[in-house]
Amino acid sequence: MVSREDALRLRGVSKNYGPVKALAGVDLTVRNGEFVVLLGPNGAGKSTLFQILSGLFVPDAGEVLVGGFDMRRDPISALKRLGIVFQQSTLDLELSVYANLMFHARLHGLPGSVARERIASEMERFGIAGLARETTRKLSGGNRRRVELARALIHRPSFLLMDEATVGLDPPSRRDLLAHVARLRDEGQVGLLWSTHLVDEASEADRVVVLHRGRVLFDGTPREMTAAAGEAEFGDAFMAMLASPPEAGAREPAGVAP
Ligand SMILES: Nc1ncnc2c1ncn2[C@@H]1O[C@H](COP(=O)(O)OP(=O)(O)OP(=O)(O)O)[C@@H](O)[C@H]1O
Repeated sequence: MVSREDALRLRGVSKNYGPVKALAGVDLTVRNGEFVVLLGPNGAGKSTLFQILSGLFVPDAGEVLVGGFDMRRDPISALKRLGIVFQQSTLDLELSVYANLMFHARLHGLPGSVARERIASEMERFGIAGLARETTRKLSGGNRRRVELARALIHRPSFLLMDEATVGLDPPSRRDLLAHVARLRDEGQVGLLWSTHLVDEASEADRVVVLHRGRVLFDGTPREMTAAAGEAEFGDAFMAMLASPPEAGAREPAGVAP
């Protein structure tokens, strides 16, 4: 049964580094079963946002709820509901695939029988069951990403954050990873936020959020974004939006309930 709870809800999130406004009142919602792509050029504030989402930074203002739990008031419950695939691989390359997954399951306090059952089902889901005993170093980049995705889901998060997860992958592996993520979305158990600067990766998304200089410039479907920018192609719409960003408040976020 799909929960009606938002997987992620940000309201008015701000963060300054001295005089630099890295995030200036960011509102963002990802619902269960929703695949949202976050697009932003360098310096947009994505790293700052992800450090806040992963509990490394506390925002100067605003509210962050993961699976309905407030990151400030109840960080343990919020972080339990968070899965992350980092831009840089964090697998232990000397361990087997199975040992990497079991380590994560143990960190989350899963009992052995539950851990074994979940590891088996996640490896099956991502087509890596035959690699369980393989040393992780021997895996291709695409298979390492599948292991990381499996690992991020073992503790059954309600929100999955994927930070530039296709960096370093060849085009077939990128497509494969995106297809897995689209299937996860279709299963409706988790809300996904996929950060990228590659506009073609937004085509499968339910919504696109454009972050620029710490502000959300656009929030809506890829089709709505193309139409709003008056362009024929999505990539051109993104470039046009960055070239002449709308004034704060001038553009109503589309496709999102207040
Ligand atoms: N520790 C810091 N001290 C001062 N300014 C910072 C610091 N970290 C980030 N900034 C500034 O805050 C803004 C947002 O940076 P952030 O790294 O979050 O953006 P980003 O979208 O992740 O960019 P990139 O893709 O280049 O990493 C930028 O103007 C950046 O220069």
